[in-house]
Amino acid sequence: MKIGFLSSHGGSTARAVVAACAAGELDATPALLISNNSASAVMRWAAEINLPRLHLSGAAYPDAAELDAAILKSLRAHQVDTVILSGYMRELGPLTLSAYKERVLNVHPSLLPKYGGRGMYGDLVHAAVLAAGERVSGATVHQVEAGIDEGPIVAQSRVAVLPDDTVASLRARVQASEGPLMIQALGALSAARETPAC
Ligand SMILES: Nc1nc2c(c(=O)[nH]1)N[C@@H](CN(C=O)c1ccc(C(=O)N[C@@H](CCC(=O)O)C(=O)O)cc1)CN2
Ligand SMILES: NCC(=O)N[C@@H]1O[C@H](COP(=O)([O-])[O-])[C@@H](O)[C@H]1O
Repeated sequence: MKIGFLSSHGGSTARAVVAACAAGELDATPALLISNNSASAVMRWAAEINLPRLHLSGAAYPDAAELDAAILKSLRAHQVDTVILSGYMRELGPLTLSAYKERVLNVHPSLLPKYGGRGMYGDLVHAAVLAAGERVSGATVHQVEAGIDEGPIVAQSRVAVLPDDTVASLRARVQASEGPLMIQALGALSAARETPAC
């Protein structure tokens, strides 16, 4: 399994997956990072660990179809067979989605289908969960399809929402579950690929 990451900011899930690969917990090879933010923490981290990285964004590709084609070309050039969205804040296009059908996973910081969709990302999700008085929240790993957060759910983690929670404390509790959840999902995906269909 050769993994390509797309990430816009810190890349917390990408970091957890790379650490699991290094520790032998996951039989996979990190192959490429693509970010739409050249000055992001995730790009600096990739440079520190010598992970091939590319800045691909609307700045260089104002046409969405051209950006989609550039992302696909880069993933293929690095022999990526599995794509992970790790806090990627842009819509992934149809070319890449069809070329990597059922091989693109995203982690979202809520129990989808609740608190998902366009406009629902990062702290906006946690603020909505707190405003609604939810007692339980969590994270969802799902296959990525055209509609934002509409792809089939692969795995979910559940965390308590505490009476004195703030956006920051809830974010920390949910984010701590995201990396392990993605590693678990990748492990299952890898095992499924090795198991010959009867
Ligand atoms: N084709 C798909 N692309 C992406 C999906 C998906 O399910 N299908 N998931 C997102 C990740 N995500 C939720 O998990 C998400 C990301 C971004 C947004 C959003 O509303 N973004 C804003 C812009 C935010 C910014 O610029 O910082 C917007 O598009 O207006 C919602 C959900 C990744 N791609
Ligand atoms: N819809 C996608 C989304 O909201 N992803 C969320 O953004 C955070 C980004 O943090 P990071 O860049 O430090 O990992 C992640 O924790 C993830 O839950």
